[in-house]
Amino acid sequence: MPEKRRPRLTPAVADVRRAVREALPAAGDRSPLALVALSGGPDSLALAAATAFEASRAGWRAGAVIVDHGLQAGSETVADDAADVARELGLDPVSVRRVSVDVTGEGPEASARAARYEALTVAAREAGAEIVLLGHTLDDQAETVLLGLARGSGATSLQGMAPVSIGAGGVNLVRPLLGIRRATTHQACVDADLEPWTDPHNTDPSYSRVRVRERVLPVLEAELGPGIAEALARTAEQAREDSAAFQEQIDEFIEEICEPAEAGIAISAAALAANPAALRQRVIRFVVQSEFGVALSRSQTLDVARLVTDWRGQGPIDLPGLTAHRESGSINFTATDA
Ligand SMILES: Nc1ncnc2c1ncn2[C@@H]1O[C@H](COP(=O)(O)OP(=O)(O)OP(=O)(O)O)[C@@H](O)[C@H]1O
Repeated sequence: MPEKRRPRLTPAVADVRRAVREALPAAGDRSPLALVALSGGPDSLALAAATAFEASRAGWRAGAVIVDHGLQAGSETVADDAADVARELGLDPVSVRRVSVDVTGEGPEASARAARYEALTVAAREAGAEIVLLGHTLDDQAETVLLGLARGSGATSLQGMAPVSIGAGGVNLVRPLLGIRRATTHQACVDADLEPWTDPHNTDPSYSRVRVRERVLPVLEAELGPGIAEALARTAEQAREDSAAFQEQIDEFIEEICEPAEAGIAISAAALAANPAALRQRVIRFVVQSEFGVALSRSQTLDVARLVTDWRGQGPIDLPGLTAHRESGSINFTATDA
């Protein structure tokens, strides 16, 4: 039986523990299972230590899952070492998932991420875990917002990462550390005598995220004053709140203006025309996403919106897996294989 570690209660350790405590919903008398997604790096290691401490107090059982992407020399040892530390922290069950990453057109980073989330949600389902805890910090959030801004990808990417999202199979992906600076997780590891693994990718300037972290954010801080990372993270939170309120209105509006049509759905063109462009576009995107599982690009959305705002008798618009066409006062979306 491995000996359990007992860290000193320093301010950094207390901050990380508080964040975990606030993120764990009341368990009642069910004793549900939470799994920490552990890379062995400082953020998820601090998270693992805090979760090991807080889970039982909140009535949760806590385990860990480590994904070995097999992409770097020695990744097997890194994963096994992280699993050993997780067991020493008292986490149980602890499993290592070895995955093979098929690099797709989106590049190695995105392919590794997709394989990782797949492995994490499968591990959670197999273990009967309700939630997977991820170690993204406030700094990760600030970088995500800046990267989204630079891509020009609009309000959705300004929201950054959600504190809670639903992964495949209904597993809750929870990010308790979005309000915690990376310096705090690093300090919490030092205070707890934990030696995190240093991912060489985290300093490789060929990654745009690393350049934002090491070159862009420091310049912004120097020129605009400290607190930039916090401001960016606050922007994300604000955008998320605004979007949730807007979405409630959209849901009600969609109930009123949509009706089932053959092999698809129809939206009243007059109702869309009577509303502002932003609402119109969001309804179109949302209906197509929820009905057909297709995420329309901005230009595809604008093409469809022109069936409302610039109607000149044009023909159907081909979209991935569906078509949009105007027919007797409605915009009809029809599955192409129907
Ligand atoms: N190989 C992995 N196995 C399990 N979970 C992982 C793995 N890699 C990343 N994660 C999870 O995703 C989170 C974000 O990972 P990412 O690599 O983007 O950030 P990071 O800031 O380097 O985190 P860390 O310091 O924990 O490595 C991690 O904190 C962890 O919870």
